[in-house]
Amino acid sequence: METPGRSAVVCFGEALALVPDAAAVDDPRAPAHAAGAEVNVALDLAAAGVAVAWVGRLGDDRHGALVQHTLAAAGVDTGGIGVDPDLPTGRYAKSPAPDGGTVMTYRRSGSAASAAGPELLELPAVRDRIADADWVHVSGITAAVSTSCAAALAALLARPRRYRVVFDVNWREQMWPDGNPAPVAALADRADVVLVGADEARRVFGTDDPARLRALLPGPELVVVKDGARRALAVHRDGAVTERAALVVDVVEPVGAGDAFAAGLLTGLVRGEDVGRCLRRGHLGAAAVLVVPGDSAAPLPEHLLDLDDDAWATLRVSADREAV
Ligand SMILES: Nc1ncnc2c1ncn2[C@@H]1O[C@H](COP(=O)(O)OP(=O)(O)OP(=O)(O)O)[C@@H](O)[C@H]1O
Ligand SMILES: O=C(O)C(=O)C[C@H](O)[C@H](O)CO
Repeated sequence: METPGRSAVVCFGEALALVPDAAAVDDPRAPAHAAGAEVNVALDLAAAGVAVAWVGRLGDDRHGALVQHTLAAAGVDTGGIGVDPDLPTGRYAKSPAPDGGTVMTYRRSGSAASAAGPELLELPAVRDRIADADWVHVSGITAAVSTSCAAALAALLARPRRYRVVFDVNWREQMWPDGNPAPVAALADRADVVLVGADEARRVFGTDDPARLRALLPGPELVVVKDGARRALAVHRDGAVTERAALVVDVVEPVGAGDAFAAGLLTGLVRGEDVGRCLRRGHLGAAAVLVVPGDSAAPLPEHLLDLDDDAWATLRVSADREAV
């Protein structure tokens, strides 16, 4: 039972304004949507009915106001947001890459979010929300945003702590000039639940083999490996593996699917569901985002979670959000 007025989950990270194209990243007045991995997770959690807060710093500008308004309109608790009078909100654009993937163009260096550090977590509005939460959601992106953000992330992961932490590895190659993933790997081991794509796992941990990953990550209670269109599996502390097939999806644009997966999984964890159902929630959330161009989307119908394995594995989610 969630207590009214408190957030079961607190998300911390950098909010970004998602602008229409790479040329617009230099335009502080460009039309935009709210984005940033942890903002996407907060929006997806709120859409699923989970009480959630997003905490962090925004610029005192059009894009900061847009992020704050979008979060509030979605029902996310925005009382732990600080506004920086001098520094801007970061921006990013996504464009199709020749290989069929997506290129991200960022303008986030020197952003309001990047100036935040461990002191943010001591502000009463932030500290009290975290003290009341069962879960904190963070990602490896924050370790690359700035030294002070990395310190805040480390502080959130320090033990002892009352809340549990979901850590989405979210390796962003272009944000790590030295290409060394060791800091992200070390932070991941301090979390309770780690989420990692199979490709990211090979890059950051040198393997996507469940048993080898477990040996490298002895700390978390669950290590969840997402293998794209194929499946996701959760490796438990004793080495047992829970696996669930992904859905068949007519992908429109992939960015944000990992965040929606995280939000789906967290929704199940908050509700105390078994890990298999949590993985299915992850896939269902991801499918909803994969069939829209934006970074977040309204959830698909919950009853789909109850399909038997055969019906689930052949369920097709198309670009009109039809699940057949
Ligand atoms: N082609 C696909 N078909 C069906 N489901 C998919 C496909 N690609 C991704 N998914 C779903 O999306 C989830 C997340 O995928 P992935 O790990 O590739 O995202 P990500 O790279 O972390 O995304 P993000 O840009 O949000 O960080 C998968 O676990 C799966 O549920
Ligand atoms: O890449 C980032 O740092 C972002 O936060 C932008 C996107 O919203 C994010 O990648 C989606 O997961």
